[in-house]
Amino acid sequence: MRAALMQIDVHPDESVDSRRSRVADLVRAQSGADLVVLPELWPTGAFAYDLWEDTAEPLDGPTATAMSGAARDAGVWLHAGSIVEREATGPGSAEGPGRPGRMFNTSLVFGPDGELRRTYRKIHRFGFDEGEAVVMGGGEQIATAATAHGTLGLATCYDLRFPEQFRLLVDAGAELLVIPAGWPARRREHWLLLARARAVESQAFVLACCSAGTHAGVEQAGHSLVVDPWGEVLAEGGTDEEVLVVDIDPGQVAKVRADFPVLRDRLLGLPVPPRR
Ligand SMILES: NC(=O)CCC(=O)C(=O)O
Repeated sequence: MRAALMQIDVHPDESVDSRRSRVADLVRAQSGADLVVLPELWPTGAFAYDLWEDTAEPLDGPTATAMSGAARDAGVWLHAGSIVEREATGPGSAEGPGRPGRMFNTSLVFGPDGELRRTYRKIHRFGFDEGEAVVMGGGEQIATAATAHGTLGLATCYDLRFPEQFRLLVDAGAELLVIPAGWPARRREHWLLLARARAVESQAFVLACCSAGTHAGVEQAGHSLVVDPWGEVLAEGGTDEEVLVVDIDPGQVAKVRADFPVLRDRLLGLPVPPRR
């Protein structure tokens, strides 16, 4: 299968509307690919907290609509990165009717027919006591997406630091771990190391797609990468906007897991000792 990771430059001088239509055209241009991947929160920027309240959108909002059309026109599976989702509210909602719903950092996966097949609300919110950690709600469920090319395991940016989430994804059948990100350049070495670690420990492909450029004063890491289930880096981007096109064999996952069956040796069900 052919994967195309689109390392979008999220530049503050470009409006959300014009970036949305530019990215839709870029997705359309990937019609030879099987799976296209976009970064985390590319419409606004993963650190542009000030924009989120005004640009939050529902799951049938302008970004989802544009990405659905682009996936259908290109005939590709599209992991459209993530958007600031505004939760729908209604008479039964916790927020109450007429009140704005909570915001989530939500990933969207579309099929080649343009249908929204899976959503994933980021579980681990970044910022400690600021930014996303305060402003966004947290997801409560891991998510996988069955595609014609294998099962995707969905995780977003900061999730990459939490191996226990990836263990759950492996147990749920994930073969291709797809990780959109807005990771800062300052911690690029962590990004590269953790992406390889997740591939090796999961014996799965990692497709990690970061944004480029600088927004909200935070220089982005770029260096999107594809790692195979043996931990080899098949392709790695630079720091500018680019499309990383990689041919991969999803059958390699089963082969590596059979030839070197470490997942079978996990010590499941051991009692947790009391703290001393
Ligand atoms: N957007 C993010 O989740 C940033 C994560 C990050 O900067 C880090 O883990 O380091």
